[in-house]
Amino acid sequence: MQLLNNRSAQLRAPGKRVSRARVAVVRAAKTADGPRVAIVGVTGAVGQEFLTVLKERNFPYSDLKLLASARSAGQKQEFEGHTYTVQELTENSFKDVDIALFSAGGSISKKFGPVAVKDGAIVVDNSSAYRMTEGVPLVIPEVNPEAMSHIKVGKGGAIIANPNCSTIIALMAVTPLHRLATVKRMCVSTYQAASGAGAAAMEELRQQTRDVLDGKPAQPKIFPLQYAFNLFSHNSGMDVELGYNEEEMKLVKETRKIWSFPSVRITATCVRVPVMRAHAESINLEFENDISEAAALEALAAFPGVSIINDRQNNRFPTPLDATTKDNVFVGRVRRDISRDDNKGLDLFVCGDQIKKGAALNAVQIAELLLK
Ligand SMILES: NC(=O)C1=CN([C@@H]2O[C@H](COP(=O)(O)OP(=O)(O)OC[C@H]3O[C@@H](n4cnc5c(N)ncnc54)[C@H](OP(=O)(O)O)[C@@H]3O)[C@@H](O)[C@H]2O)C=CC1
Ligand SMILES: N[C@@H](CC(=O)OP(=O)(O)O)C(=O)O
Repeated sequence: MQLLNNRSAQLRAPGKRVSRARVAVVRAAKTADGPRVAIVGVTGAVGQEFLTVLKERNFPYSDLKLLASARSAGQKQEFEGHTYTVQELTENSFKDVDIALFSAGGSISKKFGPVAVKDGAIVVDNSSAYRMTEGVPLVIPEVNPEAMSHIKVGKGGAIIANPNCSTIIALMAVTPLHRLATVKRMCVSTYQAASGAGAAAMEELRQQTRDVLDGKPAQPKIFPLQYAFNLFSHNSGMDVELGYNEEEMKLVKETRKIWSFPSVRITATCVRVPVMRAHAESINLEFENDISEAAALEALAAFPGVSIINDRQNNRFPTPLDATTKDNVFVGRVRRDISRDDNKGLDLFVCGDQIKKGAALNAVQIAELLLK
C-alpha cells in the first residue's frame, strides 16, 4: 500500500484563494491483501457515491459486496472492470466482510449494524442511529481521528459513526479557527441541497423544475411543499416545545461530541433550498480569544480539505456549484463581526458537497484510517 500526499485538490476559480489539501490517500484498489468491503444501500445516492469515492481514492479491497433491499436484488453494477450483482441485505450478509459501509437509513443500521459487528465487521455508519451512543466514535478524519485510534481491521467488530452532513461541512471550516481562538458560541444558518433527502428528492427537484417551467403544477411527493423555485424549513422532525428540528439539534449535539466540548453554545436554523447536491452554511462565531481575519485565513488555508474563495473585489465567494463533486469544503466571506466592539467575532460562508465530504468521502476516509 502506498501513501500519497494529495496536493492537487485546489480550486482554480477566478479571484483569490487558495489552500492545499493534505489528505493522505491510500493507493491500491482490488488487491488480494485488501479488506473485504460491503456497501449497504449501494443503489442510493450515497451508496453510488461510495463507489465513486472508492475508485477515486484507489481504496484497497479484496472483495466487494453490494447490498440493498429485495427491490434491487439482481441488479448488475459495473465497477473497475468487474460486474457485480446487487444482493438483498440479510442477517447472513456479513459473514465474510471486514468493513461495511452503511448508508440505508437509521432503521437498517439499527437492525443490521449489530449483526455485522457480531460477525467481526467494522461498520462505518452514515445514519444517525449510533452517533450519540456512548462508546461509538463520531469522526471527521481531519478533526478527531484519535477518537477511533483503537479500532483497526482484523481486531474485531465495531461501529464508527459518520457525522451529519451539515455538521461535517461546518466543522471542516470552524475547527481550525476553534483550535486558534476557542469557539464560545456558534450560530449557523444552512441552505441544504436535495441530495440530503436521497435520490428520490433529487429527482423531485428535476421533475418539479421541468413541470413549473412547462406551466404545469408542481407535484410534491417527497417534501410536503413545492420545492422548485422555493425554499422551506428543513423537513426533519420538529420539537414543538423547543422550536428546533432534528437537523438543527444534530449540529448542536454532534459538534459537542466531535470536539469533546459539551459546553460550547450553538444555535442553528436549517433550510432546504432547491440546489442539487452541495450544502451552504452561513456561520457566525464568538471566540474566547481575539482572532483577526488574517489569522483566520491563514489557519483555514493550512487545514487539510479546505479551499478558500474570498475575493471581495470581485464579489466572488463559495457557491454550491464550486463545491459540487469536489472533495474539499470551500470557505469565504471571512470577516470580523462588526456587531461586536472587540476582535472576538467572525463570520464565514461555507459550501460542501453533501454526498461527498458530507457523507461518502468522510466515511471512506474513516475506512482508510482503519487500515493504517
Ligand atoms: N452525513 C451523512 O452521513 C449522511 C447520511 N445519510 C444516510 O444515508 C442514508 C441513505 O441516504 P441516500 O443514499 O441519500 O438515500 P437513498 O434514498 O438515495 O437510498 C437509500 C438506500 O437504502 C437502501 N434500502 C432501503 N431500504 C432497505 C432495506 N430494507 N434493506 C436494504 N437496503 C435498503 C435502498 O435500496 P433500494 O434501492 O433497494 O430501495 C438504497 O440503496 C440516509 O437515510 C441517511 O441515514 C445520507 C446523507 C448524508
Ligand atoms: N442532513 C441530511 C439528511 C441526512 O441524511 O441526515 P442524517 O445523516 O443526519 O440522517 C439533509 O440534508 O437533510
